[in-house]
Amino acid sequence: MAVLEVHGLHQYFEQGTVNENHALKGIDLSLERGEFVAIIGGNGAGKSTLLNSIAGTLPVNQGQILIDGKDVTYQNVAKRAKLIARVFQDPRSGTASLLTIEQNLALAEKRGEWRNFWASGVKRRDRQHFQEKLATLGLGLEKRLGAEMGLLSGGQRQAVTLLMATLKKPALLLLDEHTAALDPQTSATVMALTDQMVRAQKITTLMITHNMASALKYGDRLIMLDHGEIAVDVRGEAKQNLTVEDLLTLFKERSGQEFADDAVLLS
Ligand SMILES: Nc1ncnc2c1ncn2[C@@H]1O[C@H](COP(=O)(O)OP(=O)(O)OP(=O)(O)O)[C@@H](O)[C@H]1O
Repeated sequence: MAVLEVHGLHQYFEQGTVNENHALKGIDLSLERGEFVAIIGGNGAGKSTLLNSIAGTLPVNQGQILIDGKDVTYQNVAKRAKLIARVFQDPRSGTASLLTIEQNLALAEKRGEWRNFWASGVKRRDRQHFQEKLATLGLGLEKRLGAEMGLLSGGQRQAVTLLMATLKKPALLLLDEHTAALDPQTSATVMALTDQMVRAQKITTLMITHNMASALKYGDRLIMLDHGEIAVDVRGEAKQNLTVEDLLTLFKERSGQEFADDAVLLS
């Protein structure tokens, strides 16, 4: 059974006005269990709109979204949080700055059932588990459990955010340009960590990226969005052997135009 199914998804902004924008034009998308999919596309292609629709932060105009076979189209964000974990571009948005690393991890472990956190606090057993998990990041953070999150660098924070997102395995992981705010070297480190975590736990993942190199290097499937439609969808061996030139040729064949977003091409 597919983990994520999107059927005929349309999204309009300012519908019925002169500024009407048909941002998603009947997207059909299905993700198998454990599939790691990179989504790329130029400015305004509809990447964020698609992710926001799946996460539930944007009400659906038309279409249907199913997660693990369950219709979540009209379910609110909080309800979906039991199934979906999301990592944003801004390293500050995934963690609580004034809490320590271990407190943040303890909160993540209770995703979807946070109510008893302050009553139970962080237990010794949890502490050891967190240390083991943090050690897998290779950043030495296992020795800094009591450090305030706000004191960490952007890359360290994003690595902890990823750990938090995957501590309790989500049905679906949404990565929203999660390395875009980091310097190139840190971004590469966090991307490699992402790949390691997603593969180790076989987490079904949808990753938006502006970086063509990352989209080619990571994931088992690559989807290119164009003006609210899926222009390219490659997987398996075809994806593994894909080059930038191949991708641009495919894009031109399918969309009838050259891909002209320099920010994507040069990244
Ligand atoms: N809240 C909104 N109100 C009006 N129009 C919007 C809104 N959000 C997005 N849009 C429009 O919808 C279209 C798709 O935008 P979206 O942000 O999904 O694209 P994107 O592929 O994520 O682009 P980028 O890479 O620039 O973030 C664009 O034309 C955008 O201007």
